[in-house]
Amino acid sequence: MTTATAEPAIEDPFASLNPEQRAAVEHDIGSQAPRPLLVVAGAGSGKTNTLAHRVARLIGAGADPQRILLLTFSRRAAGEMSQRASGVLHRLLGRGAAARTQAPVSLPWAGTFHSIGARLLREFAGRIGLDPQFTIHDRGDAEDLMGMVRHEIGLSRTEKRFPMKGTCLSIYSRVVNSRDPLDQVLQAYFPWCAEWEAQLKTLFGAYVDAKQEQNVLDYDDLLLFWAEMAADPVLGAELGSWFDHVLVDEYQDTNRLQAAVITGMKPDGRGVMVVGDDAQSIYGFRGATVRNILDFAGQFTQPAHLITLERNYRSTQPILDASNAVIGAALERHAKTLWTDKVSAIKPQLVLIPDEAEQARWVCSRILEQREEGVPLKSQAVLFRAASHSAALELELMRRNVPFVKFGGLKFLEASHIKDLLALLRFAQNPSGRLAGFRVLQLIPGIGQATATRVLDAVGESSDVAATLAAFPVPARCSVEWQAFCALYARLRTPGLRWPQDLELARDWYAPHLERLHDDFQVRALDLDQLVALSGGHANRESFLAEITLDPPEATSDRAGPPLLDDDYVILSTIHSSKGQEWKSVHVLNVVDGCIPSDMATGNQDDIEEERRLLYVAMTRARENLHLIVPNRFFIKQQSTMGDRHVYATRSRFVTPVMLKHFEESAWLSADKRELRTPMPDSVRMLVRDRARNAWK
Ligand SMILES: Nc1ncnc2c1ncn2[C@@H]1O[C@H](COP(=O)(O)OP(=O)(O)OP(=O)(O)O)[C@@H](O)[C@H]1O
Repeated sequence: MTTATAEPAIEDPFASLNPEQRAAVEHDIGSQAPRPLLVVAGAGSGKTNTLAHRVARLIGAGADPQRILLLTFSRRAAGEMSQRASGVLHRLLGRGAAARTQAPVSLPWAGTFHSIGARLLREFAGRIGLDPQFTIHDRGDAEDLMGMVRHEIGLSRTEKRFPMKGTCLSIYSRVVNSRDPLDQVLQAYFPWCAEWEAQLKTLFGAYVDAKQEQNVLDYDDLLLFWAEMAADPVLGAELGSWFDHVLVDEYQDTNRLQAAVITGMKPDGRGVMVVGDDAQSIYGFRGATVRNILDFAGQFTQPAHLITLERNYRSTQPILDASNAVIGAALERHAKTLWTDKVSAIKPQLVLIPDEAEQARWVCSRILEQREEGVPLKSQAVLFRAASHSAALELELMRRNVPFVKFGGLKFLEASHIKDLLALLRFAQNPSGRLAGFRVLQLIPGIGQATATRVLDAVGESSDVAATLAAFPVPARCSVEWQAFCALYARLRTPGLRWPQDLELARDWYAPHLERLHDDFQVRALDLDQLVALSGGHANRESFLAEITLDPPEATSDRAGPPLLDDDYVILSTIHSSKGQEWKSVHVLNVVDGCIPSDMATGNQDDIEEERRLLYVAMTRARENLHLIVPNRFFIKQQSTMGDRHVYATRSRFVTPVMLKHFEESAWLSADKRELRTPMPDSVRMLVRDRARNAWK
């Protein structure tokens, strides 16, 4: 490394790291065969920061960025990691002041497991019998295809109701990702479906056939095929030889298949580093297993080195005390106790409030008060267990004109107009994809399921799809629309079309349909604009379709659009989507039994433990102020015959009486009038508890 004389003095970007972080960053630097490394660390202990420094250190020591595989949980995390590593690297190279203006280091192999898997599969497609033009089904598409197959093989007409398509896909996915046999998965997680084991096997076989015929892969296939390649002695070794370093963030949320990908590519663990926190493992419901962390040390042909980070840099000591108490009651975990030197006299608040409407008003008022005290809206977040829990608060924020952005709610790709447009592009990309074709064809007025099926059958047998479509005898009443569609389709299939022209053509064709189908077409048109804006970042249609399916934008514009015009807005987020982030002030809604733990998740002990970790994740997002809100009356949406109703709620079981000393409790009868705040005498507390219990008798 050389420094020109005119450049500022080299600053040591690693000076701020603590000894354990530094040990992780320096681990086997300069060695030809770096041993596998596991960094286990508590919330806010700088895992992600350490990983970014490690990447910079490796590159600074001569590693080729093209040969670094960096696997993160989301695309956003991959981008942030590249940014952070660049900053460190520029400082390392003595360009401290200019670091912010320097282009980030390009890490071409930084991304999610799924997106990297998709890229590798396209590279290797020819050798593993895949057509490289494959399209990727998101969860919704996969569910629909499962539904179609379920219907085709007669399972939708069974006398006793066969599991719904969504359940079938969940079972299938769990089997694939956990690598456990079907009967075990059924017994453990779907006991009410166990009687259908034989039929499910048939269904899953037919589903796999359908995917193959239509040249589509679902999310699980991206991992499954990658793991299969990695397990092959020849392909696995070849894949492994592409990368000198394999770094994985958030390892606690990986599943067995993902672990198999790593061990297949790097059986001796050379150059492998993973970071994670077993206490933050919150994706068990998707088949992630905390065993990956617990078993990491013995997974390779040489033992892994372990470094533990316990110093927390994020939260004040009272917030940590409360969080440690909550996670301390967990049944099984890596023993570690977080500490910090951030003293504070402010304990986390436990706020009792009459109902959800008051909760919304109260939170909104506190957010505004804090803003008056100088805390920008962006430094404040409201977290909740399920996306629907923020409905009352969203209304209140709108009423008071407080801008917000919501993460983890209705996903962009779930909106029907986005699905329509993407289906059109997918059908142009891969005419064998029946699901996309089925959706698009029915956009044309006069074409229903029967005609669409016949068209797709004809397409399936044709070598010139555009010509087949043009010649297809559709009912006379739709011939004008049909011709317009065929002309569009032919253009979309024309070689040499310059992306994103395809998307613009598709949008123009779709515009009148959007207007015909939706009253709020103007709002929805904004989403389509957003889609066009996103398209610019991609080289071609294929990469756009793959990426958008794998890592969709978080929110639709009717929610996220207007607030984004403001430069300050509150963050509303599900706890799952808050992973890896931090805010100065955090409000957690509905800290009551039935929400945390969710009443959907009280089936078995593992589920309950995962809910406990969720609360821990939520609490450890806060830097200075943490509020857990406990509404006394809570509205639940029932699937049962009782219908939706209000219930009396009790404080979440994860905040036990012995933990109350870590909180400051307060009760509010009304959100707005400060004088109505009461310090809550014990007698009242007893009353409230009794009432809550009686409601369940
Ligand atoms: N050595 C350090 N000195 C000062 N601040 C640090 C240090 N290491 C990390 N931090 C800060 O601590 C905070 C948490 O870091 P980071 O996000 O990397 O933690 P994490 O372990 O990935 O957290 P979590 O798992 O809870 O999401 C960040 O604000 C980061 O800048």
